[in-house]
Amino acid sequence: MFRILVSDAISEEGLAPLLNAEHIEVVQKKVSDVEEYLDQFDALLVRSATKVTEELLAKMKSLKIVGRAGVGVDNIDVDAATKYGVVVINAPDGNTISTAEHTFAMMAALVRHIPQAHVSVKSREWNRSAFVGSELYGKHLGVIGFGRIGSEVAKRARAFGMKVHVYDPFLTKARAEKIGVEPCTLDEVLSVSDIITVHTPLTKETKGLLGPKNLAKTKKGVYLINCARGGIMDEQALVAFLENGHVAGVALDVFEQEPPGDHPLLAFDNVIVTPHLGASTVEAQLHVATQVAEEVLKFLEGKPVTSSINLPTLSKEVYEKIQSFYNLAKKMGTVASQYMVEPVQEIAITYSGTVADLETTFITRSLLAGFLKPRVASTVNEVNAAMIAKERGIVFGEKFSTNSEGYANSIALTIYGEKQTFTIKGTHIPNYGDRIVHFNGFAIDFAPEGHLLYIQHHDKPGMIGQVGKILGDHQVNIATMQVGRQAVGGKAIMMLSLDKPLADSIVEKLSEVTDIESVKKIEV
Ligand SMILES: NC(=O)C1=CN([C@@H]2O[C@H](COP(=O)(O)OP(=O)(O)OC[C@H]3O[C@@H](n4cnc5c(N)ncnc54)[C@H](O)[C@@H]3O)[C@@H](O)[C@H]2O)C=CC1
Ligand SMILES: O=C(O)CCC(=O)C(=O)O
Repeated sequence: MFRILVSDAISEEGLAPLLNAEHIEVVQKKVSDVEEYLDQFDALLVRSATKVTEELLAKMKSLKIVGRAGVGVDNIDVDAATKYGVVVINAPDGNTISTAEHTFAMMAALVRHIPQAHVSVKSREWNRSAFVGSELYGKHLGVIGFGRIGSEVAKRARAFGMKVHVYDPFLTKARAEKIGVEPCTLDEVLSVSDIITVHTPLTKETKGLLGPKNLAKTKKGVYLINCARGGIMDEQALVAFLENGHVAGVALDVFEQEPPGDHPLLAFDNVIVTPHLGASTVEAQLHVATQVAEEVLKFLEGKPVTSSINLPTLSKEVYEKIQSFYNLAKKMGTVASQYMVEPVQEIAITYSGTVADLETTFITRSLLAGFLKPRVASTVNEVNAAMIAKERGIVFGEKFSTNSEGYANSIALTIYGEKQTFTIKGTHIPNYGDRIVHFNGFAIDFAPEGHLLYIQHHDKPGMIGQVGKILGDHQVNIATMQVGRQAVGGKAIMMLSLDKPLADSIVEKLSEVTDIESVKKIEV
């Protein structure tokens, strides 16, 4: 049974996939109403009201996924979520059309003074000359940020006969050509546009993008629209440029602080505002809720999600192809970590054969998660494994080879520790399972599963008997035993699979046997 907290107002109809699932309990309450049992939720669904802070994440100890029913994740501390191994997903395109339409509604309202005229008529005035506007037709529209919403706004602008100028440093030539726009520099957009609308995320680079310096580059009489995020337009600079008459009008759906309180911008007649309504349509709310509910359900059922912010995104088809290697890699990481009980500096991974052609990023993360799990107290999984490895000074890298030395596929690791270097190679055999085929320089063949016991010894008659006797004396049953040696009479290893975990006292007894060099328990 999974428990999901829906802490903001999210379309009930959109939540249907979760509400109808048998193994899921959905609790629709504010965080403050469930303080005492925050640690019992597996998933958290929010819009923008709930602030998913590090403090909240620390309290939600069972949390596995946060779903944002919308685009912007600035109310979620994604780094902290990554640190806690919590997947963050959003609904990237469910509200695109609504927000593009809202932007257009704001544009028309702004240049035709509709809100002001509305208030005037409602006040029983009839002042037609006070509200003379301008046409959109033939005007130059600057679109800053040409992603989903920016490009939908541009389409509508063209239908209105506007000339569209686009600035987006990440817009590829191919995409620009496909949509039929000519990308410009920021300065070009600023200097040529009669109306400028922003559609970027709020980042270090976009914060204050329309500040005093760039506003000074705009045409006198420019109209500005922000239906993206408060702060992309510097609010103090807007006040200054409205006061000096350079900016003819501003339309804002978003503010640096929401609600904005008694903000000086609200005092201007030529500033029109809405309370973050871009996505507030029945359709958008149904789409984003459905998208996020379906993704959360998939995730809780162990299927890949496609709209993750902090995990590599995987399609179902890719996931199905990598799943076996993903499992093998995790087991190999777990085995290697318990063998190398010492600080590790580097993990070099070589993917060979069929696995080398797959999306290995996810496989590598799985391997790292398996490796780190026995070493770290906190949750470690594919979400945070790379981050934790980095924090611990473990460098990792992937290599690809066409030479899989007789195996259809293989994953080989070389792990560089402070005292030793360890190698391990595994392969996945369809309809048979995972096998470790090289271990610490020995050719061997065992399944990386269950309670394993590794013994390194000198190759002498009677060694197997001595080990068997000690285990038998302690009622430990051996399920399987694989042996390997480098040369007759040289170094040799045994890998035993036991029916139950081994007590440390038995490990000590085995270590005392003459000609046994080392004994290690490995739990997979
Ligand atoms: N008012 C509302 O209710 C809503 C607001 N939004 C906001 O609208 C904004 C855009 O959303 P989408 O189009 O869905 O996002 P998107 O990710 O599809 O597009 C963002 C675009 O901004 C571009 N960009 C990034 N840094 C830039 C920079 N320094 N200068 C210029 N362009 C830059 C990116 O290359 C990308 O093409 C986001 O801030 C989102 O949070 C989204 C939905 C509803
Ligand atoms: O209405 C909402 O949930 C806010 C939508 C929004 O700003 C977004 O999706 O980024």
